[in-house]
Amino acid sequence: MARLVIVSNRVASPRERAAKAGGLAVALREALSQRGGLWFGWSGETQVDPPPPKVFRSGRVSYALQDLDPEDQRAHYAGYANGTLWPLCHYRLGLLSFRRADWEGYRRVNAHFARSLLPLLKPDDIVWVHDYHFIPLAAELRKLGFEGRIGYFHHIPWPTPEVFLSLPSHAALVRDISHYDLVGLQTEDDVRALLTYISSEARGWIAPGGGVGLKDRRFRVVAYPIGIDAEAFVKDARASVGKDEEKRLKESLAGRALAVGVDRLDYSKGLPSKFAAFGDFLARYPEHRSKMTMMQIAPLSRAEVTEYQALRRELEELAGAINGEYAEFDWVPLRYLNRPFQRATLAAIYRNARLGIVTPLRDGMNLVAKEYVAAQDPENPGVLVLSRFAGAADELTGALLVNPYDVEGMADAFHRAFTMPVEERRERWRTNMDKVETNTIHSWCEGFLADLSQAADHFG
Ligand SMILES: O=P(O)(O)OC[C@H]1O[C@H](O[C@H]2O[C@H](CO)[C@@H](O)[C@H](O)[C@H]2O)[C@H](O)[C@@H](O)[C@@H]1O
Ligand SMILES: O=c1ccn([C@@H]2O[C@H](COP(=O)(O)OP(=O)(O)O)[C@@H](O)[C@H]2O)c(=O)[nH]1
Repeated sequence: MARLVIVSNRVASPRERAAKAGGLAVALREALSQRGGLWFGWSGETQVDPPPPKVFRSGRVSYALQDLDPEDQRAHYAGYANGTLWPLCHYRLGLLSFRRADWEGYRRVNAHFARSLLPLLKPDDIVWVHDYHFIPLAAELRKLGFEGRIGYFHHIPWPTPEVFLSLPSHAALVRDISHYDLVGLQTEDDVRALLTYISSEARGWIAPGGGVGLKDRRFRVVAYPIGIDAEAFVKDARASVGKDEEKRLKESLAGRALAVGVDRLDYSKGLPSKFAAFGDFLARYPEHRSKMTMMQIAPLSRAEVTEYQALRRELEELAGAINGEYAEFDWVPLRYLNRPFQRATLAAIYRNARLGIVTPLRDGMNLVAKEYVAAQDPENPGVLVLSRFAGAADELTGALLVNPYDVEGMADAFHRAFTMPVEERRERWRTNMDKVETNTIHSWCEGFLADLSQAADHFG
């Protein structure tokens, strides 16, 4: 079997102890630990004139971690990746900033990564590049002469052509995409959006099964909805029963029901509307006051980007206002935590939560939604309230689907979830769990890699 080489900005290296608050790193760790291979990415460090990557091995996986020049790293990560592409792909044109210097820094980092990766590659390696930080990587590797198979998975939404055309560098980016053999997206809507752009704007042609011809390049664009390691999550959740952490949680709730949200502190996650909906729920359904507690875990993210700093201040104010208005001397309605937790702790919290609230304004997939489902007690499962704009909504049709722009509608859904009879909860949970158990991180990985292995044969 050909060796698998994974490239991603974030690498969950065994040297890092902290909980990883990001679906991509969590998912890739699961994928690579099964099959082994090389994981190449940013070390998290910056220095002027960075040396070649540090390479080390742990179990079946080798790691190669590249330091970056500080100004390049800023332009790449905070600048073009998270200041331009992230808002664009999440349909937030009002937050998009485009600077040529960032675009150039983004390309420099991609060229640098390609130069550092090339000496580590063997001709028959399968290279799998992840996410919007590295769209030009295949083009850079091809320039250096690498002819092997290269796949790309885009973890965030792909916007419709109307939105994508706002990006000044749209044409160059899609030319870059064409240097991959296989392009994976999260949902069929994402695939439709990219293919429509290619046929209508880039004058490419589309064949059945997602085959694409663009100038002299041939590749495929296919949806591979990412999943979780369902079995491991079920095990963690079961194992948490009766343990110290669970006891502490239950004691602190003093018999009250729990609603939980777990999201990076990111404007795509719809946290202000979620808080507003919770406030509206307490205002219009006073019978629930003092009987339930909401816990929002929101680890800090991308704090160097201005919009994230502003969001943090806004949420502190909103949380303070809700607690100021509704708290009793023995009850605080909203517990708001800005630090990350390990998976085992999250599993215990999910299992004890009568309600899981996942209401992003846009999300590529949202693994938290799937983890919440996997952690439930089948006899007495909680209810998932899920944004229709999360990729996960395509599969998790047993959730109460909501429009995150409709604050009152979300509050009504919280009420419905809290008062839902156990039979309906079980039925909805079963529908969701079937999907979570069938489409796992392992089947996602196998599906993508099987198609990538055959990619060269696709056009005969
Ligand atoms: O690396 P950060 O800047 O700290 O951000 C964390 C990750 O956020 C995004 O995750 C996405 O991937 C998930 C798994 O496919 C998906 O469920 C979620 O909807 C996406 O938002 C980002 O795409 C990653 O690159 C980041 O590492
Ligand atoms: O304190 C935390 C918060 C989140 N996560 C994990 O981070 C991932 C978040 O992925 P998701 O797809 O929901 O969103 P993303 O952050 O990637 O946009 C999930 O696996 C969570 O379990 C974690 O390990 N600790």
